[in-house]
Amino acid sequence: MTAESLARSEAGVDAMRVGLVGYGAIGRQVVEALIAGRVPGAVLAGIMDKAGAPEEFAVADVDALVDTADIIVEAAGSQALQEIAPAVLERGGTLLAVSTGAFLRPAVRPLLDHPGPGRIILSTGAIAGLDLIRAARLSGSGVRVDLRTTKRPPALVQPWMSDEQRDGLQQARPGDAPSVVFSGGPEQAAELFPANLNVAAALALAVDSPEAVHVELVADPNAERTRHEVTVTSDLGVHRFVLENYPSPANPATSALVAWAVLRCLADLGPRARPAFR
Ligand SMILES: NC(=O)C1=CN([C@@H]2O[C@H](COP(=O)(O)OP(=O)(O)OC[C@H]3O[C@@H](n4cnc5c(N)ncnc54)[C@H](O)[C@@H]3O)[C@@H](O)[C@H]2O)C=CC1
Ligand SMILES: O=C([O-])CC(=O)C(=O)O
Repeated sequence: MTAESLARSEAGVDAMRVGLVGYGAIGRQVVEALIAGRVPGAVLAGIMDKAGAPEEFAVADVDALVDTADIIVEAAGSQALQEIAPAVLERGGTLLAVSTGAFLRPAVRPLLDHPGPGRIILSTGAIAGLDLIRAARLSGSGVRVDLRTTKRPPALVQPWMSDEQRDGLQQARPGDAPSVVFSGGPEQAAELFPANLNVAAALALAVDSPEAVHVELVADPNAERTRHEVTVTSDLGVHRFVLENYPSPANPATSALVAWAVLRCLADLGPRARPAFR
């Protein structure tokens, strides 16, 4: 009996089989929780990671993963999402995506309206309040969203930065002043900081208008937590959410909350789902 079929028989014949793309900080947390039975009725079916995955779960390509799983979790980055999403949709799979920034790329955004047979679900990731933003958008009032994200400087280093910029972020020490490293729209934010500002893309997709979202990214050497301050202004009110997330111990750029947002979504979709807030 394989590890998957054993887990499946323990979880019940109707168990939801979860395939994973990306066995990094988020992926490992998801795997650990699935194996520990933290999502009733869900089992791990396979893992695809270009850097390798545990032998008993390793799957070579996305086609094989869609064939063995009821839902595919993408936790591998925007480029990986862009590569796998068309195949998942065309083969009738369900894709739960965390790298929401990819959907602001002109080549990827149309996949949100793909006729199927597959479908895409966007993870709420590291933030909250997307339900409220969508309600405000539906009300027809002009919605404006301001995001101010603060992270520890080394988590913000990017390959395109100059040596001076990179050294400045890597060598910042507690007591040094915070600095704004980006101010602008969510599309540019997602391109320049692909593993840092998926939250900006999530806000832009919730409000369905990148122009209505302004993003500021702050490097703060004194930050103990990743902070996302979201201000939503509409005819329904002024709503502020402040999230102070502990970073994942495995990746300081990623909040520990993200894996649990994925697992919560799997629980909502699984065979043992109970009435959920929607
Ligand atoms: N929506 C949200 O709020 C958030 C989204 N994210 C997204 O999640 C992604 C993953 O985050 P972490 O787990 O912290 O990153 P990580 O760097 O720890 O792990 C990524 C894993 O994906 C694998 N990978 C990369 N390209 C691949 C490909 N083409 N095919 C298969 N595997 C591939 C890597 O080998 C690595 O093991 C980030 O790149 C970011 O886009 C991260 C944080 C918050
Ligand atoms: O994990 C977080 O707090 C946010 C993040 O990296 C992203 O939005 O890409």
